[in-house]
Amino acid sequence: MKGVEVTVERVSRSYGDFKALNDVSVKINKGEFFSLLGPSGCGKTTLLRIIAGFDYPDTGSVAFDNKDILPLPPDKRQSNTVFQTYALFPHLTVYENIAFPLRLRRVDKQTIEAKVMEYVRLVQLEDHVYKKPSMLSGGQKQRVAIARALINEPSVLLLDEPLSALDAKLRQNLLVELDQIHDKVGITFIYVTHDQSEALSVSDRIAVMNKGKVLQIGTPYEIYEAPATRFVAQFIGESNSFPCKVLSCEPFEEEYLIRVDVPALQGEISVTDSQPQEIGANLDFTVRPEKVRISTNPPRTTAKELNTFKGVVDEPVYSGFQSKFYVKLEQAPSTQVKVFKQHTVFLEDGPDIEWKDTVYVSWTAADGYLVKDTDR
Ligand SMILES: Nc1ncnc2c1ncn2[C@@H]1O[C@H](COP(=O)(O)OP(=O)(O)OP(=O)(O)O)[C@@H](O)[C@H]1O
Repeated sequence: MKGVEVTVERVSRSYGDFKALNDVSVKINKGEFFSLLGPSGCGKTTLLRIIAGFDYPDTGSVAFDNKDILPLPPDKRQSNTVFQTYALFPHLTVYENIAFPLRLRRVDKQTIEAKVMEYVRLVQLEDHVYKKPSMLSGGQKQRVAIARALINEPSVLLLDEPLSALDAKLRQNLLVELDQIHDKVGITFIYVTHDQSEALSVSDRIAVMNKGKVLQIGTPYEIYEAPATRFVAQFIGESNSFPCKVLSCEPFEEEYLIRVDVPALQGEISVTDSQPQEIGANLDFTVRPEKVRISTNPPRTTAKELNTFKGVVDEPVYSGFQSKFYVKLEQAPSTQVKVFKQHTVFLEDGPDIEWKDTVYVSWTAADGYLVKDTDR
């Protein structure tokens, strides 16, 4: 495996009284595609700049393969950065832009030519080699920047929101290409983004950040299916989240079946969890909208692992491949439960559900989860 292991330990960085990074620790594996994900201002770029050597932490350490890199200037760190704003030389061609780092190192002409063409092929710019940046699309410019950042064969590529200046469709295409480039070069990628769908689709692992802290590190599946805190549950994907209080907790099929009181639902529900929960604990209950079933007839089973609420469709929203329904509950009219229904499944399920229909929303105890409300 190429690349290096990047270890960030207990890093803090303040600007005046403001803590941009607060005791951040992250270990990024060799060759991993690792994303720093969080809302604007959470400290992602500050952390990337510290790894790159453009900024310095007040406390803490950063190591590549266990070697302290903080004393080293950016150009001695085996890392290279791709910025949001391509930062190309406008007067140079694609070829000359990509060749630039090699010319700085006085590499011989023949080697330069072979390497530039290798990287031109990697980013699929064969037809644009002699164009100037002003003749390229945004996506093509960013590919030049990626090739230029890779040509010196760094061990870590740092990407600071590289796709954010592009339109949605192009972003998606370039993201797939970036993933393929990562597979081919095999080095460590650290990717900063505020876009959760980007991070979920390409990362080996993700660190979710908020207010200068890392809240959770995990695979996309872990982050989505088992968010550690209320913030993570709400920031990644969409969710129905309500504060709740634990009423009982009993062993159930190698897990625990937990009854909780949910004031917003004016009722009690069941949740299964691999961890026991303390009676009386105040937690947050979350269920993803795609895990909630919606039907005009009551569900056939009344098992206590199934949570069912009667309500009225307050707002159906058609969005192409799926519909969203906001269901106002009969027993708690100020609460809406959000439901996503894919149309392929929906059509098999029977008649269309429309505005003002009386419906039943239900989910199993295994579909919901409890999180500690540590963000509030
Ligand atoms: N040089 C600086 N001086 C003062 N405050 C700064 C400086 N650099 C960053 N900050 C502040 O630190 C916080 C974190 O900034 P950072 O750029 O790391 O956030 P981010 O998560 O990358 O956000 P964005 O997605 O908007 O770039 C922000 O509130 C920002 O205003």
